[in-house]
Amino acid sequence: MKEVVLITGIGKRLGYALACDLLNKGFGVIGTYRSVYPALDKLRDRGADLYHVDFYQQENVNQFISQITLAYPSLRAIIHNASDWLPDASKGDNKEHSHAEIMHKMMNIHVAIPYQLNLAFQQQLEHCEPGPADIVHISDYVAEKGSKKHIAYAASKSAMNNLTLSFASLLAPKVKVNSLSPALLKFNEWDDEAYKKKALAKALLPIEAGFEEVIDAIHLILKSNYMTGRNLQLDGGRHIRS
Ligand SMILES: NC(=O)C1=CN([C@@H]2O[C@H](COP(=O)(O)OP(=O)(O)OC[C@H]3O[C@@H](n4cnc5c(N)ncnc54)[C@H](OP(=O)(O)O)[C@@H]3O)[C@@H](O)[C@H]2O)C=CC1
Ligand SMILES: Nc1nc2c(c(=O)[nH]1)N=C([C@H](O)[C@@H](O)CO)CN2
Repeated sequence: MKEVVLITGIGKRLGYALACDLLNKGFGVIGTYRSVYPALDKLRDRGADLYHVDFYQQENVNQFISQITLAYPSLRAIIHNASDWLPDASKGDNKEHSHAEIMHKMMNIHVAIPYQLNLAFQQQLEHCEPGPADIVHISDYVAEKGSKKHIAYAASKSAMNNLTLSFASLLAPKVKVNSLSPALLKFNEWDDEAYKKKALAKALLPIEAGFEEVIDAIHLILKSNYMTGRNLQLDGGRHIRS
């Protein structure tokens, strides 16, 4: 019987890379996606079970919970990867979202969704044999430092790290719960050279870590039988540098 891992936000970048890695290593993969990407068909062809879920639509979330509850009696792990990285619209800017909307979205995707899925799938995680199962919250270095340009995002990632403490206590010993807090993994295609230079200079190790850094850390957590309630900071020494 394959060990099944649920990954949120599987359509691109880290979520997609992690899904490919776990499939390569013989895991079963359940994934949620919001936007449709051609790469999703590659995951389906390899047996991934994909669900179209916009976590900002509660009815989507409720339906997803019902579907997984019916289809999966046990889960090896849940990886909370889905994330929106919205800047705080400053005064006068052409605001796509109000400040209230930005904070609501950030708290929704990084806190309310992991909270709901962890409680909804608690039994499936506890039924994992031989156990223990895992929950991994993918957070961010700025959760401990703050961010003047992503205030709501950083606050929500800090709250996500608090979920790790509460769920580690609630679910032990059948389920381990940990956070991963990367700093710079991968730029986006819209990042210009000036931004990249400034971002790289913030860490003692001035590199894009790459998604493998997180994937390797997830396997370390899955293999551990003694780490729970902790936050692995994958930040290139940024906590010293800046
Ligand atoms: N990249 C980096 O350098 C760093 C990343 N991190 C964290 O690592 C994780 C992965 O990062 P990365 O791959 O760059 O993230 P991306 O922003 O590139 O991808 C996030 C994924 O989450 C999905 N998502 C966002 N909002 C929703 C929603 N409302 N409903 C459903 N799905 C949603 C996106 O879907 P869609 O494609 O539709 O937008 C996308 O697939 C994130 O948690 C991020 O905060 C932390 C530090 C650095
Ligand atoms: N959901 C996301 N969160 C974050 C991203 C991202 O692309 N999506 N990127 C970062 C990096 O620190 C950024 O500087 C590199 O573009 C942080 N969080």
